Amino acid sequence: MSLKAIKYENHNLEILDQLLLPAQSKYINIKGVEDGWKAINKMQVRGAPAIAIVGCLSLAIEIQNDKVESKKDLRQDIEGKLNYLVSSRPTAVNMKKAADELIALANQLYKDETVTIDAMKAKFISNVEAMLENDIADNKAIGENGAKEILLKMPGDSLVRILTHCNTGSLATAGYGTALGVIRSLHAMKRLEHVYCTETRPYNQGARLTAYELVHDKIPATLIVDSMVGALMKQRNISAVVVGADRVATNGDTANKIGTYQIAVLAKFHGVPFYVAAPFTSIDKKISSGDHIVIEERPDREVTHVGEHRIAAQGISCWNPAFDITPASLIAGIITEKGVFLPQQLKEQFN
Ligand SMILES: CSC[C@H]1O[C@H](OP(=O)(O)O)[C@H](O)[C@@H]1O
Repeated sequence: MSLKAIKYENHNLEILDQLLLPAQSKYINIKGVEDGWKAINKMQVRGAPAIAIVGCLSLAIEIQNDKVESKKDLRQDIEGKLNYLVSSRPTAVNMKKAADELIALANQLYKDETVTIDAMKAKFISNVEAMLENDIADNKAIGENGAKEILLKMPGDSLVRILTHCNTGSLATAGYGTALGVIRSLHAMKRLEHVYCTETRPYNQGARLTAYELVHDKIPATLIVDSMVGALMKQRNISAVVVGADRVATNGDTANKIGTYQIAVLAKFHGVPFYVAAPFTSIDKKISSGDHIVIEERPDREVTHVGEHRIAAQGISCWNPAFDITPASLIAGIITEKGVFLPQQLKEQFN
């Protein structure tokens, strides 16, 4: 059975509480927008696509049970609550893009006099529910496109060794994953020799989530500490690095989990191709470079503690940016559901 970060059936939404993994696998009920906002902000659910899907589904549930009388009130409710959900975490673009598209849909349905309030509700909810299957389809295509791209550069039927960072699998999406989707596809093609995943301090997405997914799928993998990336590239003949993205600018600059930038610099030094795997829902056509991406800063406690255990001296100050920006110049290709693009080719996809 594949891992599911999100369970949605008959207008009932549950998420796997990722703060408890891998020790405890517990689903919690999301009853509406406030629950959704809190679960995203606390990182009980995380990952750019998963954030957007859970946020929008949390609103769909409310609308399903809404007693609102007029289309005007419904439209207003939709816009206000989507904008509130966008405030849960600032860096990933997916929630913002989904909100903009759904607000445009609500405006269009509101203005169409042939659409009743019940029809408006039903249309809105079905568009949100479609996000689940659309994301899985995107990820399967990303996996296929990315695996083929990496194998293009490999002689004969040789096997590949991949390094990945953070968690970009079924626990960051509706299923299969982006960078981890590429790894799953390479494994399915029997061309994957080994995966190395970084622990990804301080939230430990790699140690707690990616390792969990790789063990679950019986994919040969080794967990490394973030500071081992340079030594790994020097000693282990890494074929490629594949990471996810939270927001890609049209010039290819990419915001991703903190630590991605230094991995890209090391990859350039060691001649290892560095790929970003992301659906078009993670590409922000409104920004021209990474300079315009807001980087979320998270609480000190995520650095000073592991769970309830304090590991840093009381009184030390911390800096805890959750993301960094990898410049397009360090990226060999951006792997999407529509194909693999050089960073400089991305902009023309939006003309
Ligand atoms: C498939 S998006 C995964 C992306 O999201 C992660 O960030 P967070 O765990 O803080 O939501 C990380 O940047 C991953 O690359």
